[in-house]
Amino acid sequence: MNQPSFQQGPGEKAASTEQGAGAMRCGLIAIVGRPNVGKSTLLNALVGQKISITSRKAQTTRHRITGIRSVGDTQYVFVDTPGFQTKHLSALNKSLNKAVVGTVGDVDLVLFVVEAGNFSLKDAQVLSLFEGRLPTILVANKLDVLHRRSELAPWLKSMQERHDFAEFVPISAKNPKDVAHLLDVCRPYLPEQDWWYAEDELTDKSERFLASEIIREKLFRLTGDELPYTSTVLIDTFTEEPGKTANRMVRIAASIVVERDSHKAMVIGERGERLKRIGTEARQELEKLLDAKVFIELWVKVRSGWSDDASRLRAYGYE
Ligand SMILES: Nc1nc2c(ncn2[C@@H]2O[C@H](COP(=O)(O)OP(=O)(O)OP(=O)(O)O)[C@@H](O)[C@H]2O)c(=O)[nH]1
Repeated sequence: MNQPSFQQGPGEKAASTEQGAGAMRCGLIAIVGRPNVGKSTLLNALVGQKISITSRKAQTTRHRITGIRSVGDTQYVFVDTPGFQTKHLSALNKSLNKAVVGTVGDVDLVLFVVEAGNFSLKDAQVLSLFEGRLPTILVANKLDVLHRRSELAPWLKSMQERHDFAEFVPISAKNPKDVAHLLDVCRPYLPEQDWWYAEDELTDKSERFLASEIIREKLFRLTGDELPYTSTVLIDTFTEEPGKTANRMVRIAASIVVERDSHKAMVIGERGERLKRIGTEARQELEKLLDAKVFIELWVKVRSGWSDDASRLRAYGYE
């Protein structure tokens, strides 16, 4: 195994055996890691800001957001996974874990994201899911908040001993140069083949799904760590109405499903302030994303114990 470096392995090989100039590359990349290491931030940065959803293909697997980035001759198709859950093993968590394994199984490359200088038991648990099966790049994120830079090299070395990583890429997902570098490092791992998507496509998720993910993201961000991960968002109706002007108009009714009355109160907040903010922030983001005027109606429902009930899970769209 080589010394940890920013560029090694297939990166070098591809440079020296470069034939077939002009060949297109396209492949699937899974972004994997324990909660809060920066996977979503990284995905957004990798995919870039230009949002245009041109495909309305329905997707059945709830946990596969694919962001697409096309640069030069290469199309990177990213698969995000839900935060890998290790706290409780309820039926829901088992199903989520299965989704992680399912996602990782059919990709060309895994980006295993950790916090630079940090490797906990939870990171190890995630890593053990795809041990040795696929080329895996260690993305040591949040480099900007690493206090002692001198400890990075010994830490990378210890990571190298832990797993046969294909590359080691210390980055800050918030630094565009680092993100561009990571794309370059990923490129040689993607097979030479035609692109699957049009150049301007960023995601093949249905808009309905995106709406639920965005509301969910606001829900968890605005409730902090207080709200259990078992809470979910269901889109009750998603209707497009003919607008009076040329603009699209989308009306969304969604239910936030929580397990307890106390969680419901937490989501609603004092005088409904928090729920209002979740709705407002989700609406603003969706208006940009869908290029439409958006109306959102949010309800909070209590479904006690739903995350442990396998048949209910199926009804909610989990496997
Ligand atoms: N300083 C710094 N903060 C970062 C960086 N990347 C992500 N963060 C922050 O880390 C927090 C978690 O980031 P997320 O992208 O939500 O993490 P995640 O891995 O998707 O989390 P889950 O959805 O819980 O699995 C957020 O507050 C981000 O702003 C980074 O490079 N530097």
